[in-house]
Order: sequence, then structure tokens, then C-alpha cells
Amino acid sequence: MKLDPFYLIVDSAAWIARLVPLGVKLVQLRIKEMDEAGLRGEIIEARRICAEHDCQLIVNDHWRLAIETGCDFIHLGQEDLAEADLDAIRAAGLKLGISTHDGAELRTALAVKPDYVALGPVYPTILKKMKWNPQGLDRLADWRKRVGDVPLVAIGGLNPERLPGVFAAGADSAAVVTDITLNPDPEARTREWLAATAQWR
Ligand SMILES: Cc1ncc(COP(=O)(O)OP(=O)(O)O)c(N)n1
Ligand SMILES: Cc1nc(C(=O)O)sc1CCOP(=O)(O)O
Ligand SMILES: [Mg+2]
Repeated sequence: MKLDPFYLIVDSAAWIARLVPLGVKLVQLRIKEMDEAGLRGEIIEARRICAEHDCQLIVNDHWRLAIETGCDFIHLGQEDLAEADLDAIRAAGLKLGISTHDGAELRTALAVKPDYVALGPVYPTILKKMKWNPQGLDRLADWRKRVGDVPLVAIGGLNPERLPGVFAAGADSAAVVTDITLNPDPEARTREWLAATAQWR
């Protein structure tokens, strides 16, 4: 499976409606605080928009709703993974991406045969407080060797200037939140990301 090199992460279907039509081909819906009915509506709308634009939607955390709404790809962190029903996820045919931050987490992730492994935070992130120091590019290169053929996603503090280093270290895809969503012109920044990742597409 090949992941698009530009992996956008946003927290609403409204963001997806705004940015996916520009040519984004891989997007994660990452909603943290919302009731179930609201989440269901957001996922259904995100799925509709992504289908219209031939964009792969990945649902963060909410694997039950992803199954219920007919989505085909989820992202789980280590705590999410510990509580998830992997048999149900696999039986529903969902692909699975997993976060990793250290060697033990990588072993846990590889044991469930994920469809990608994410390593972060490669650089400092302002999105959320994290207990891990920035991993750096050498660590990313080490992950490349350790994951074998499993696609590798880099996340945390990424921007277009940092992409050459991230791909040279062996990432298959670069995930981003705030460099786009906090940019004064998110549409223009999305176009910059599309252009900056074109050579790895
Ligand atoms: C591509 C990607 N990588 C890592 C994460 C983080 O997942 P997790 O550790 O479960 O933290 P939350 O995003 O759920 O706060 C991710 N979402 N996507
Ligand atoms: C959601 C998330 N997970 C991370 C991890 O390391 O697992 S870093 C991160 C935040 C990424 O946001 P930004 O591109 O704004 O730094
Ligand atoms: Mg999670």
C-alpha cells in the first residue's frame, strides 16, 4: 500500500470541505471532544466529501463509529490500541495506522501488522503536550530500518522546509496539523504542501 506523501490532519468535516478539494489525497479526521451523535455526523460528512474527491479518509480514535459508518481506515495510538477490538476492526476490513514513540511501542505496533506506523514528534509540536522529546531525523532513519516494508509516517512540527530531511530519512508520508490550520492562509499553505511533496508522490 502506498500512502500519499502529504497527510493532512484536521478536526472537522468543515476543514475537510475546505482543503480536500484543493487536491489533498490523504486526510485524518481527529476530533477530540464531541458527543457520539456529533461525531457520527462529522464522520459521515467527511466520508462523503472524501469519496467525492478520491481522498483517503482516516478516522482517528473512533473505531466503532468508523466501522458503523463504512469507513475503511483508522488511526490508533497505543492507549487506543490497548482498548480496541482488533478482531472486529480486521473483520470489518479496516486498515490500521498506529502511533509509536519508543522501541516498546514500535514492537507492540508491529505485532499487530499495521498498515502504517507513525513516529512522532519528529520536531517539537504545539498541538498537544507530549511526554516525549522530539525524536529527530536520526531516530526516523532508525525507524525506517526497523519497520521494513511497513509504510512510515512522520509527525510533529512539520512544515514544507523540513520535508526534504524527513523524506531523506525514509518517511513515506508527512503528517501535519498546525502548520496548515493555524496559518493565516490555510488554502495557500495547503497548495505549498502539495507542491513541496510532489516529488515524492
Ligand atoms: C498520523 C498520526 N500519528 C500520530 C497520531 C497520534 O495518535 P495518538 O497517540 O492516539 O494521539 P491522538 O491523536 O489521539 O491525540 C495521530 N493522531 N496521527
Ligand atoms: C497528533 C500528534 N501526534 C503526535 C505524535 O507524536 O504521536 S505529534 C501530533 C501533533 C502534530 O501536530 P503538528 O503538525 O501541529 O505539530
Ligand atoms: Mg488516539
